[in-house]
Amino acid sequence: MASKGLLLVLSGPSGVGKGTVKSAIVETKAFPFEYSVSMTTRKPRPGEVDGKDYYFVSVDRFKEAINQGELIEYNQYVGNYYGTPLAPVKKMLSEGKDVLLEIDVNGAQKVRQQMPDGVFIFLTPPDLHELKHRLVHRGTDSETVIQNRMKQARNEIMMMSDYDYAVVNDTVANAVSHIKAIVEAEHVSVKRVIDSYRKMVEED
Ligand SMILES: Nc1ncnc2c1ncn2[C@@H]1O[C@H](COP(=O)(O)OP(=O)(O)OP(=O)(O)O)[C@@H](O)[C@H]1O
Ligand SMILES: Nc1nc2c(ncn2[C@@H]2O[C@H](COP(=O)(O)O)[C@@H](O)[C@H]2O)c(=O)[nH]1
Repeated sequence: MASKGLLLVLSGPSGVGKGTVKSAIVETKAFPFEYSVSMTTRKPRPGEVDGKDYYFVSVDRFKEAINQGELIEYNQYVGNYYGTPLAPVKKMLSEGKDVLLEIDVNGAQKVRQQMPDGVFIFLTPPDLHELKHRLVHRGTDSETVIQNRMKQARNEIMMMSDYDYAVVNDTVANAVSHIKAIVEAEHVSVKRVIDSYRKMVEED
């Protein structure tokens, strides 16, 4: 029975390990999903690839995307724009593929308003000290940017209450295994399965 894919929204403070956990899901083949590549005006970090990690664009191009209604949501975060292109997400879901969005909490709130059937997962650090350690250890941001990201993190953690699930990223393996369990359970949730049966009964 063909049904729409699941929209999986993974968010949490910068540096908690969203990207690391996403890569581990791919490497361990924990479950299949398509990744929604965001658009950003941030400059690429060493090793980041345009079209794979992000679509790296100018501020003018980003504003054009906003005006043309190309984005499900967008947000300004620590001086740069970030947004989720709508068309690829809609296409992949209609093809029955699960789609993963890795976005900040403000973006997740906006997606929730438009796509309430999504599965919203908040990835949380064991504690704030460890979060700062991860941001510093990653070595990609200046001291000022790290301070701004930590300031944002305190507000973001309080927004966990808007999510369906909270997963502690203590070890990457634990986080992957919890997210896998959530996705498997969501696939057989009555809320989701009943839609397919409704269609079947209507067409009978
Ligand atoms: N469970 C973990 N234990 C220890 N270190 C971790 C863990 N998960 C991720 N890290 C490390 O924390 C740092 C931040 O991880 P990552 O870049 O994946 O975070 P992020 O949430 O995607 O950040 P951003 O939102 O800024 O893109 C990296 O150096 C990564 O190796
Ligand atoms: N609202 C959105 N937030 C996004 C999107 N893509 C990424 N992000 C989040 O931005 C911060 C910073 O990311 P970084 O790559 O510069 O470290 C982080 O929390 C991301 O999850 C998006 O499309 N919309």
